[in-house]
Amino acid sequence: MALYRKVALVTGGAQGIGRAVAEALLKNESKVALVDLNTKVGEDCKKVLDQEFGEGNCIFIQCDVADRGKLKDAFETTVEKFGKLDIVINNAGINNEKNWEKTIEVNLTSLIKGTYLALEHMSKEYGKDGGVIINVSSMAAFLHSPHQPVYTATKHGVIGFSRAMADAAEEGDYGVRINVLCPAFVDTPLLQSIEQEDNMGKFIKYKDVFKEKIHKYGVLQPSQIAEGMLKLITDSGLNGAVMKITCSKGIHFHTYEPLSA
Ligand SMILES: NC(=O)C1=CN([C@@H]2O[C@H](COP(=O)(O)OP(=O)(O)OC[C@H]3O[C@@H](n4cnc5c(N)ncnc54)[C@H](O)[C@@H]3O)[C@@H](O)[C@H]2O)C=CC1
Ligand SMILES: CCCCC/C=C\C=C\C(=O)C/C=C\C/C=C\CCCC(=O)O
Repeated sequence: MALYRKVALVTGGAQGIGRAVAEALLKNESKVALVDLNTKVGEDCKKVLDQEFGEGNCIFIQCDVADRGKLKDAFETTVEKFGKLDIVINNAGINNEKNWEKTIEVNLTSLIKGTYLALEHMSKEYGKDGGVIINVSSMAAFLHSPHQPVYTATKHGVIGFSRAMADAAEEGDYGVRINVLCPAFVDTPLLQSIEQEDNMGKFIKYKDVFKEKIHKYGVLQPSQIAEGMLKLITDSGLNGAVMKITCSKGIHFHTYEPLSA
């Protein structure tokens, strides 16, 4: 898929990985809807992106992805503004082991809602022209992090759901590809959550263990994640792909053994 004049919706698009992805899409002349909970950060982000890429290419929509009605409206507003939808990045995510129900709601339930809404706007099943969905997981899905059980569970769930839906899309001829991105540690405000008792709950006592892990594995820049994201979007041969990005190996793919009979 070429990015020129494509329309993308990015949840959690106002900062961190989502913002870097939005920038990369705008650089490639796509139109972008930044869908984010945080009004101040979202408006500031739009202002900067307008200065860099010109007004009219990017909109900010304040929305809690956990609010089904607001998320539905965000999709509709994007299509009303830009006329269509081609790319959906379900990226919004939190790290909260204390309010772990919220973590499941934002990281997994809302991503599932975002995927179904994306299909309503892009799938041939609904008479639309096709597109691509990228769901953001984490390298946490491949580790057994004893200090982050619910975050880890949601990121495992993202992979399972997305690969099953990728198969459904292929079998049902939706014209939509669904891929997964799994970054290791990235230099964004989310990383600071490991210092907060409000986020970590009883696991806060392991914050030094986390810091050692971060030191051991290194920290990626959001622009490196955006580079991987663009490959997942543009490579039309990729469906059900699980891309990993780490400091040691860079951009690479998880391989799955074929099931034996
Ligand atoms: N930073 C890291 O080390 C890694 C992050 N990830 C994943 O990447 C994704 C993005 O993370 P970062 O950019 O690091 O986080 P971040 O905290 O820097 O940015 C997340 C954005 O999502 C927004 N957001 C949070 N809850 C929301 C909600 N309910 N509705 C709408 N927007 C909401 C925030 O306002 C923020 O703008 C997340 O899914 C995260 O789990 C994956 C691997 C590593
Ligand atoms: C593990 C504590 C993280 C706390 C939450 C904040 C940020 C989230 C980060 C992630 O999602 C990434 C989590 C784990 C992966 C880290 C490194 C794996 C690298 C493996 C390798 O390089 O081979």
